[in-house]
Amino acid sequence: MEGVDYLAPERNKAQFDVEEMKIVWAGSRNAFEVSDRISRLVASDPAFRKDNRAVLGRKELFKNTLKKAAHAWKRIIELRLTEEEASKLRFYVDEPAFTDLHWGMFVPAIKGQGTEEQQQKWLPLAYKMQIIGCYAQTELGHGSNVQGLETTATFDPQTDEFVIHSPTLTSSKWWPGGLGKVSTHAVVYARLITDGQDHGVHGFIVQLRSLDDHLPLPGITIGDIGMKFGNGAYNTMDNGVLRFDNVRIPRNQMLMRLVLFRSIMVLQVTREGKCVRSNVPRQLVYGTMVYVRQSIVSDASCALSRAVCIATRYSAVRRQFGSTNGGLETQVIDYKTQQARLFPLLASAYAFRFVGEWLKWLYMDVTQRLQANDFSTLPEAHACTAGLKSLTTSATAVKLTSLLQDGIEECRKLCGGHGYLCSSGLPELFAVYVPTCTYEGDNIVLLLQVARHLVKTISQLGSGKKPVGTTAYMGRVEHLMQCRSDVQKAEDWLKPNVVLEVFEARAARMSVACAQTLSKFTNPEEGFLEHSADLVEAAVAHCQLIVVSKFFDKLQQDIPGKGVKPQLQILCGIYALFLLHKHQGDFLSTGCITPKQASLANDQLRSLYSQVCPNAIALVDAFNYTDHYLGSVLGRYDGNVYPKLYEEAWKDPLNDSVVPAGYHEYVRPMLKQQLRNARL
Ligand SMILES: Cc1cc2nc3c(=O)[nH]c(=O)nc-3n(C[C@H](O)[C@H](O)[C@H](O)COP(=O)(O)OP(=O)(O)OC[C@H]3O[C@@H](n4cnc5c(N)ncnc54)[C@H](O)[C@@H]3O)c2cc1C
Repeated sequence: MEGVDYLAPERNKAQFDVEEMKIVWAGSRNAFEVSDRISRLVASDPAFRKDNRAVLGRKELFKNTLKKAAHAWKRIIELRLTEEEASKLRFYVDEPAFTDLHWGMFVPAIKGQGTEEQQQKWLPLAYKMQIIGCYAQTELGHGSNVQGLETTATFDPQTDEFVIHSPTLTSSKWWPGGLGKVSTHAVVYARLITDGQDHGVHGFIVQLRSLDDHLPLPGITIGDIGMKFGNGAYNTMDNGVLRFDNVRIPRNQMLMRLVLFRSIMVLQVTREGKCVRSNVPRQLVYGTMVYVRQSIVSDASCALSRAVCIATRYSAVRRQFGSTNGGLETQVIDYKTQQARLFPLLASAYAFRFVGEWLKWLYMDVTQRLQANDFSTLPEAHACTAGLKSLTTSATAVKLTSLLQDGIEECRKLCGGHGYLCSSGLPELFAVYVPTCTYEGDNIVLLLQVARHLVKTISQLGSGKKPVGTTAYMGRVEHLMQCRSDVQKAEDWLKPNVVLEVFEARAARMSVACAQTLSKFTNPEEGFLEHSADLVEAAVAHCQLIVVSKFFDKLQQDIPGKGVKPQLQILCGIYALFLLHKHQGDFLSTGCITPKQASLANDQLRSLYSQVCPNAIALVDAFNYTDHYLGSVLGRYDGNVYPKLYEEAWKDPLNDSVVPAGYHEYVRPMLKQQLRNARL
């Protein structure tokens, strides 16, 4: 029945003010209002329909994406949306598209790495979308190892130009989003060669296609790399392949303010072809990285909260077993096993939201320090964002190691068989989200960078160098190496200082153990390679500590609204104690806690699950997602799942005819034992 709220009884159980929680989730009242207004705008516009994506063929799907992107741009101009509103609109359109790379990578690359003149020339064109750009770094042969890129940019002093060339098949650019069919320009990363000397990888603005007829410019071979994982999903994006055959660009199209962030040199090329060191400190490059990665962490909380919202609502609708005397069966949300799988994910969504919020602050802090020529916190900020990107995307998408959750997939399983239907929204969400673990730095490669930073921090402790930021706890390493938790009853695990100390002790002990092992090697690099699996575990422990401590920090703030803070305290407890329970091997083997204390933590965790259960629906309502954005029959706000699932099935193109195409050629001859005569 339309208009009936089947989840109303669940909503009525809430012990807190949902409207106030919506504001906490959004970050501020203003952020909530913008987000709410724009999400409704998108949901009410039929041009942004997305429920048919999974059944569209690639060409149709892609054309549809182009249409939506054009419509979105039209609305942004007509409504004179601010940058914040425009970016929200693209977010709620919820379809990977070339515009993501244009706004998310091309524009920031020019802003961050271009000189004043380059910015003045290119940014106005990009802001008006008179040119469309992408970010062409990865090649067929190299991704993670940026220093291994093969594309060359050779300076020709005669003509004052760079010659961009792809010398081998493996040097073909491969993967850049928006490149395959749409972008007119790219920031291309290539080895800078002057006077026969290789100066490492640098960025260049290269025009790829004619602005008149969209044909590739001479010397450029360009196309799409083909279908990717899942139906619909990331196939709306034209990830591309690109080869250069001696393509010439003016010297002033080398991005000369900063080099690529993972490169080490900062150079400018003069008219005479001389390479000079730029006066811009090379640490500045970390600033861009902090920016991009903090937005990925925010996206992780969005993707996870979306899956959790679907699984929670459906778990309250779904009933299995337990009926007595013909009464109602048990809601699956009431099963303790369902709670032990679902509620840690709910808590993780909130935890990632708050750590993402903190990362926004960190980016501002880094930017301000850079302006004051203070680079002291940059390496730590860089390691911290790399680790959090890895931790949050893995927990949301896939099991990185046996250590991390795989949130969206777990939510699919929490929805039983129906979760596997495209109409649940979960398969596509998973397929779209899963590459986040690879792009912007492979998650394992990033965790190894974090581990390197941790080992370095420990090795510098003796020299009196004070660890800063999220590694500050290492300054108390002597205490952390020998402290013992004094938990005696389950409720002791609710005390923030008790929880924080065991997380700090675990992280410190694992890092110190790694550092001690490495110090036994005459060649530390050899030791690093040999023990990289343990190093990754130490990095995970450190990153989990950051998330837990930022959740506690959030609770220190003034949070208005009836019952809001107590709910967040419950969620914070679930997040921390779930990790403690899951990784109890670490906590026990490092001697941070006793088996009895581990068991008490588990008792407390079970009690917290019971406390959060009546509030679960309201806690996912606080995400304030429209049904359009959720794109899930199982996660509908009104809980009217079964009639809608039934309706959806009939919309499948296979049900357009009662007798399927192919029946007469293939099925009937089989049934009639006439296959031998059939024309197959
Ligand atoms: C959907 C999608 C969109 C993308 N968009 C863009 C884009 O717009 N622009 C662009 O330039 N690129 C893009 N990429 C490419 C992406 O950035 C790279 O795929 C990524 O950096 C990983 O590099 P790789 O593919 O070389 O993986 P590899 O490095 O080859 O990884 C293969 C395996 O080796 C492991 N490994 C690698 N090095 C180490 C090491 N040192 N120690 C231990 N293990 C290691 C990895 O963990 C992984 O398991 C995109 C990729 C995807 C999937």
